[in-house]
Amino acid sequence: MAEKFDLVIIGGGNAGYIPAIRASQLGMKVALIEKREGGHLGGTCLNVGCIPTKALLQTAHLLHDAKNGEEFGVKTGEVEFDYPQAAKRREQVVTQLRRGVQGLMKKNKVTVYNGVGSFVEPKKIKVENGEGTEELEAEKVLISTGSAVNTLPGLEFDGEKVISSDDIVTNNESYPKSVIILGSGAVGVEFASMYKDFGTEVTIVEILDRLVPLEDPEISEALRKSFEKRGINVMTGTKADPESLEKTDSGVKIKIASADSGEKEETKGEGGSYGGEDPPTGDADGGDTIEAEALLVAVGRKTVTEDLNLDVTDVEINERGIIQVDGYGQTAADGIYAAGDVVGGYWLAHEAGHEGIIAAEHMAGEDPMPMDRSLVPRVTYCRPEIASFGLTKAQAEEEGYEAKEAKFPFQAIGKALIEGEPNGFFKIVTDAETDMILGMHAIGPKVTDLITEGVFAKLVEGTPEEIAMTIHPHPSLSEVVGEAAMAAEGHPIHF
Ligand SMILES: Cc1cc2nc3c(=O)[nH]c(=O)nc-3n(C[C@H](O)[C@H](O)[C@H](O)COP(=O)(O)OP(=O)(O)OC[C@H]3O[C@@H](n4cnc5c(N)ncnc54)[C@H](O)[C@@H]3O)c2cc1C
Ligand SMILES: NC(=O)c1ccc[n+]([C@@H]2O[C@H](COP(=O)([O-])OP(=O)(O)OC[C@H]3O[C@@H](n4cnc5c(N)ncnc54)[C@H](O)[C@@H]3O)[C@@H](O)[C@H]2O)c1
Repeated sequence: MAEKFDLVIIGGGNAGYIPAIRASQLGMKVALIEKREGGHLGGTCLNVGCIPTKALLQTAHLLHDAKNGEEFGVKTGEVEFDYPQAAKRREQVVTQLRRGVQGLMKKNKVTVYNGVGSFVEPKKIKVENGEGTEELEAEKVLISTGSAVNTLPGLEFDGEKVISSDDIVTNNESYPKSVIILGSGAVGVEFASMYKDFGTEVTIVEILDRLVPLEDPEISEALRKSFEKRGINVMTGTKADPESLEKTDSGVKIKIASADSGEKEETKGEGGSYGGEDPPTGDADGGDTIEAEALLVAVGRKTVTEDLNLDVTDVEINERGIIQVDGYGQTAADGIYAAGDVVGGYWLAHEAGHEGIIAAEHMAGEDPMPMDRSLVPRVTYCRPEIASFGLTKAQAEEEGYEAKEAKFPFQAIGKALIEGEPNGFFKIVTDAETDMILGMHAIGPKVTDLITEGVFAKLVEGTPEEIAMTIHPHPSLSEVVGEAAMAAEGHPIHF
């Protein structure tokens, strides 16, 4: 007999385990199915994404600080980098958090199944693993099967010379001494920053005309300046020709050319920050050849839906593999919801968890606020960090707003000087007519933390005037938010 649940969730990442907790809090009997080897919950983020990446970036940060301590009066002698130890610590952090999530499932009485989940019927789910098959009956189903690494035809991952983010965060032995990074989205620039601090020679090849092309153009420019100052070789408006890839004894060689030359052709990329739009690519006719020990392909990810047997349901999925949902995560099939990377958007962990909570509350009969992507903070942990939400001035104008923007530099913030990171800025975009906040865009120290104040202000329909009235502690980096708000009101104090 199939065991009955109020909710069966397929996929144990942020969009799965977080709503499992919320649904249980709301009195639902919940099953969570995860196929990852070892049954590890936490999905991409905990196992091969946010957490291991940031653990390695923390090592990179410390290494940079240790090498540059003299300016602060700290002499360390010759600084040595022990990569296997950094990898060990990365793994310890991941293991501890995995245990934490398992503990939370137990505490919230969520029944966890290790295996591949698929639909037998719209409300009947099969779990298959090496030991056999079980069937579960569900009142409601949440699909949260997430995304996986993706590449271009001709650049198949081999784990050594042509690598993905998964390969980097699971390598316990070594790292390349030179690397070509294809793509300058979050994955590309975070690993570029990390590798540079590790002492690797880094070349970024980005097909569009600027780094982090989805951010405010001034952020792209500030990042380019900073990266070039650090000795990272930045090649924007440049394409690499996958067909020209040559694996040599020491690594890879690939031909590059201006992105304007040659025929444009479609990539197989299914989303990433493009949310379904195709980034352009093409052959590099003529052009130079560049070489390195490894080629990191960071051109976006693809959704994971292939095991689900969605054909027996009315769930609609677009040609990019994105499941179509409304603001509460409801698919076209009655009682079947979806959340996280699999429904598109910005493909971020906190967005995934939030969408999952909305879905859980909605199916439990609560009245949650529907998903509003203009309130999703986008955060990139390269050095300098980048954070933003909502619209840029140009995007706001395209949407018909009479937009204005105000900017305040970290250079005039005492704490930024104290921390030795005086570059970057915090920008606020507002509607000139109503003073409504439309977006914020920042590059500089700890902006991934600072952005939350702006998101909260927008959530409660606050204005720059109210942020300016908020007393910010001194000296603190948060003063940049207060000053940017005063600048939006026309009266910054320290600049
Ligand atoms: C290198 C890297 C760094 C990142 N850093 C950040 C960051 O700093 N901040 C941030 O916000 N985001 C970051 N992200 C993005 C973030 O990891 C994802 O947005 C987030 O993991 C999405 O959560 P999800 O639950 O939708 O999907 P996933 O985390 O992909 O989880 C889906 C889970 O479903 C399982 N699954 C799939 N199919 C089945 C099936 N049929 N049966 C059972 N189980 C199944 C998978 O094994 C997986 O565990 C990063 C991503 C990468 C690759
Ligand atoms: N800190 C974070 O929040 C974080 C970190 C890592 C990943 N992520 C998420 O993971 C997802 C995947 O990230 P990503 O960086 O792989 O993808 P992305 O879609 O964000 O960026 C891909 C980049 O590759 C470029 N590109 C595409 N085809 C190319 C080609 N043929 N040659 C050269 N450049 C090419 C694109 O123009 C784009 O700039 C993102 O949606 C992101 O939100 C988030």
